Amino acid sequence: MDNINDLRIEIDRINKQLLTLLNRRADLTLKIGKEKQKHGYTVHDPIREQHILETLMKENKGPFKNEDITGIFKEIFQASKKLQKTDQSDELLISRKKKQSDTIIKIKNQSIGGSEKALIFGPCSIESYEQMEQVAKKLNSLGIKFIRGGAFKPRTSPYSFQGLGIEGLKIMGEICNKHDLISFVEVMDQEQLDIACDYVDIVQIGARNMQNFSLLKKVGKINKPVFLKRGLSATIEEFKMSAEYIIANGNPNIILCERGIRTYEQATRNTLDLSAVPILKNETHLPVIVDISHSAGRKDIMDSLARASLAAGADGIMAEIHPNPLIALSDAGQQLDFEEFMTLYKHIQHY
Ligand SMILES: O=C(O)C(=O)C[C@]1(C(=O)O)C=C[C@@H](O)C=C1
Repeated sequence: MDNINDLRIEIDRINKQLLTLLNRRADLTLKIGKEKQKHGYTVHDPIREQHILETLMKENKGPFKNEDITGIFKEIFQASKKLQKTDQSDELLISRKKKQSDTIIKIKNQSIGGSEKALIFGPCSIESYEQMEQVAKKLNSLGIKFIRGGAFKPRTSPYSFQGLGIEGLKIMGEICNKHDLISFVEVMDQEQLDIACDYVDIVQIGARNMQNFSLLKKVGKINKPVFLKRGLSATIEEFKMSAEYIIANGNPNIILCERGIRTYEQATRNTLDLSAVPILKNETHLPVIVDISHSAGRKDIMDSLARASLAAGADGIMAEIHPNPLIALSDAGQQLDFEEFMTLYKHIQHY
């Protein structure tokens, strides 16, 4: 037993040395990571890893077999890359590490991202002045300041209603002026963006355009807040990178929107990724809103999703409402009528 104890003491000593060496190595990989970021190189460098492994295998005199040494070093590479990625992520302009305080979007005496939860309601598509007037009156009666509505609709089928276009923007502009509301409208390209800026308060980049990098660069240069929706199959990392495109081009007024992601689940239109909410709140300083209509694609669970989103730390909720969903020109099945809307509103109003 004495012998074992002596050997263990020697192992403990070596462990300490290994620990020091591993962390010295990690410090060097962090420095390499910073250089890579500066030059736009990717973290993973398989050729370098292969070179290291081949050198070690030539040098290896055992008793560890080459495959064991390779396994150990592959773990070290993994840990190094994780460290480099986290460090690079912390350097992003959207990162909470870069700016600790919450970004609060201030617009027309209202704010998004502060202590108040932002409630954003409106139809899927702007269909007529009368329709928008009815929605605006309803919102006004409840003191809700944010209204949504699509003028350019990214429909799956080219034969589906594509939105009223400029006519829709004009209606939204007039309605907001008359009822003192703040509008959210999606644009899909540069041309629409140029026109929309004359009528719209907050420009939305939809899920399908989350990685339209030239459009992201363009909205990075406008003087209006941008509402960025998470792409259908985008990871949280990719979502953050898209926001980084906007802020890096000069526009810090970004609102992130979780709207569900595509999974194998068929019970909902998309799977609401609620964990994205606290992750985005922790890792970025930007406000986070949850779109409960597009994630669920069904009305019966919207109250629960709204409350769950706010409980998870969301800065607000977006949902689709319509004075008469039965005759809606798009997404008829997921828009709430005013009665259903009131039920939802009562559930979340005091959050
Ligand atoms: O040499 C690099 O490029 C590094 O980033 C360091 C390192 C390593 O840990 O040795 C890490 C990741 C790369 O895939 C290759 C090697």
